[in-house]
Amino acid sequence: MSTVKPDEKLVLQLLSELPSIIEKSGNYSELYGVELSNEGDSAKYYNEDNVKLLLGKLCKAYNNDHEKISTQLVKILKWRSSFNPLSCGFKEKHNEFLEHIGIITSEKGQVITWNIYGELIHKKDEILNNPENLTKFIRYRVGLMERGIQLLLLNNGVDASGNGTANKKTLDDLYMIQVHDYATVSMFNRDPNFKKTVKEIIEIFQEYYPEWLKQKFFVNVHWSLGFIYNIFTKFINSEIKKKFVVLSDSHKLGEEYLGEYVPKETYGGNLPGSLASMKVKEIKPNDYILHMIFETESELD
Ligand code: HEM
Repeated sequence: MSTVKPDEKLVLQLLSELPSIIEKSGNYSELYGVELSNEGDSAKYYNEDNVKLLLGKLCKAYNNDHEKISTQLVKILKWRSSFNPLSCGFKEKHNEFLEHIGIITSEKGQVITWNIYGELIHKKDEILNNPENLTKFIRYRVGLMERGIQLLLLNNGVDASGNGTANKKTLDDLYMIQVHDYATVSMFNRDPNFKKTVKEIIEIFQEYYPEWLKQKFFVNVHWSLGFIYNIFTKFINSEIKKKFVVLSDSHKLGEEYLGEYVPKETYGGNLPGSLASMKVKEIKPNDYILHMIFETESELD
């Protein structure tokens, strides 16, 4: 989590430059389920406080570097326009098994996305060694990220439809935690397609989701698999790497780090019940997202 404070003047400057940034992106004005433009068809969903909040996040992410922020924002919008991540999160149906290993919890307002990747080993041939399913896997993973972000925004009073209780939101609350559970992984899948897939997801998160991650835990990592950590972190910048914690014993997650947010069972926290029982069952998309995925034409339809 960056300690950089967003420069308020820069936020206002970026706000006034948004029309030209949106134009450069090919006229795409949706960012994380928030409308950036107060003109055109979707203007009724525009809420300046929410837009300023996201611009502040970008200022933190890129050290208040004006040039970098505008270039990245154009890149992010272009990517969102072609990839359609809102559809991944709220429209597409994903493989049921993947839905079962991707869990979102939200205790005391702290959103955690859990990826029980150890279980994927049991679906090796179907998911990890099948190029067609790997593309679907990326869309599933991006969908989980989008749902986590929406829950985080809603938890903090950011209703992108413009009806939100703006007083609750603060930038420091808009961070998620991610957990990868690698229980039962004793040998890494060496399929080159799968490695490419992981690399692609890592790049997507690094490029298009800056400053959403508070910490990332890798638990149940057998000592013999430490080399994989080195392989995957080669592509990752040092600021993000500082947020990573590797634990061989999953109970340490609750005992030493996240006690108030995680279950006692398996993860050593203070909460009763299992992880599955804590799962947030449904994350409702806001009206603007519904409008974007069902009423506007997307490249995927
Ligand atoms: C069954 C074996 C494994 C599977 C299926 C798997 C899956 C994945 C996937 C899909 C990602 C993309 C990022 C994300 O989803 O959040 C990822 C990232 C990563 N994995 Fe694994 N992984 C495995 C084993 C391991 C092991 C044993 C380690 C050792 C600690 C490891 C460390 C990492 C790291 C450091 C990243 C980068 C995280 C990021 O950029 O957010 N993985 N893994």
